[in-house]
Amino acid sequence: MLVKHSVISNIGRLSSLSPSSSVLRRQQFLVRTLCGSRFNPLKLIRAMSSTSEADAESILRTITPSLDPKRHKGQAGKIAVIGGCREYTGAPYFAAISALKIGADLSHVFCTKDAAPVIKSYSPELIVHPVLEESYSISEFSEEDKRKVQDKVIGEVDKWMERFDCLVIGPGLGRDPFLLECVSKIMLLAKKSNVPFVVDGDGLFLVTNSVDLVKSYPLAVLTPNVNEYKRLVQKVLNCEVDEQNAEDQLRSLAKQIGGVTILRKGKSDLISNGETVKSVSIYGSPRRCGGQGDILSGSVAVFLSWAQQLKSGPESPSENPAILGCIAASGLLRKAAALAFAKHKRSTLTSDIIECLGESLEDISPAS
Ligand SMILES: NC(=O)C1=CN([C@@H]2O[C@H](COP(=O)(O)OP(=O)(O)OC[C@H]3O[C@@H](n4cnc5c(N)ncnc54)[C@H](OP(=O)(O)O)[C@@H]3O)[C@@H](O)[C@H]2O)[C@@H](O)CC1
Ligand SMILES: Nc1ncnc2c1ncn2[C@@H]1O[C@H](COP(=O)(O)OP(=O)(O)OP(=O)(O)O)[C@@H](O)[C@H]1O
Ligand SMILES: [Mg+2]
Repeated sequence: MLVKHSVISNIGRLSSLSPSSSVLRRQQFLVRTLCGSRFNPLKLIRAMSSTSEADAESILRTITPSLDPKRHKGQAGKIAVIGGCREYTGAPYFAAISALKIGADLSHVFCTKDAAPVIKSYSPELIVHPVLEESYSISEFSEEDKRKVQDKVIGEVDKWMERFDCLVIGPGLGRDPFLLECVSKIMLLAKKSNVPFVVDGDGLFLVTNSVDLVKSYPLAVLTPNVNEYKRLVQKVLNCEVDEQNAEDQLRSLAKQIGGVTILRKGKSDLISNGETVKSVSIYGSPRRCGGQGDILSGSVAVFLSWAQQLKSGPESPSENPAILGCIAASGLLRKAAALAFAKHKRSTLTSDIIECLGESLEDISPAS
């Protein structure tokens, strides 16, 4: 019994190492020798590594601020989404409205001129800035005039930048080269002002092709889906996604990008900043309708801001605010998705999940 306990505790330590290491092979040999051939050390290692499952509900309770009458508008969060173009108007709306539904005070959207009236028509709650430009609208311009347009776009965002607690860059942004060049300048501005940002959707397309834009910025969070993650791994680690060593690979990827936080979306959401790896596997919904990732990116922005506020107070949590924000957002989205699915089954849509965000958070952290 004692021997088995010591073997298990060694495997616990080993589960944070690369399973291909010679130390691990030696340890597997030891386990087989001590515990018999039917004992499967790899199964045990997997079970041990599941201890990285985060307690999302308790984190949600810790970082959600109380509704204090002494607080004024803006103190619960001012979020801005950079996204929305001719093709995609739903994604920036989902991200921005989710931020409000969770409890942020103000939610802005910076999108192209075509997308703005559409997004405004979805909701009067959002503050929509029609400032981004795509190549087609300036195709006749000289290089100098194009530069002027770019300066104007950057100026429009810059005058707001310091007021934001967090940006969400990418939902429904599209892949127009002129627009993406402007957005890369917006990222530089955010870094200069120390404003955290969540990069999602087409923002990840941009970042994958220019990793330096986020490298070593500790306030950057990347939220890749399956395709976006594959592209990041190929570009940064120069290899394919390895499902057998998912946690180690995610840790390496985050480390290689200088300690940014990555939330890898999937059956379980995996979160790492190159040091720790946490998972959130609360049962969500079997519906995979588009837009759920947009809810997540808007939610990460709010929870990250709240965790950041807590960090400057007396009850500062030891864990990094970006990691806490990702865990909280993932846990809440999954709970809301489960609730929406219970009500709507096969016809569950992203807007149904958004309607369940408030009830799900209330269940975990009641307003009064
Ligand atoms: N209601 C809405 O408004 C919603 C809008 N959404 C918004 O949609 C955008 C794309 O996000 P997504 O999640 O569809 O991207 P993803 O899974 O990587 O790609 C799937 C496949 O499509 C392809 N592909 C994509 N874009 C392409 C392009 N411009 N041109 C050519 N190919 C392109 C891609 O090909 P690949 O990149 O692998 O070459 C892959 O095969 C993003 O802005 C998101 O926020 C969503 O949030 C959902 C709700
Ligand atoms: N197979 C799955 N089982 C359960 N939940 C999942 C699964 N895949 C994704 N999710 C959940 O759905 C959320 C959105 O992830 P998804 O991979 O759909 O993002 P996305 O493709 O970026 O979405 P979007 O359509 O908004 O762009 C994640 O937080 C995750 O919790
Ligand atoms: Mg997405």
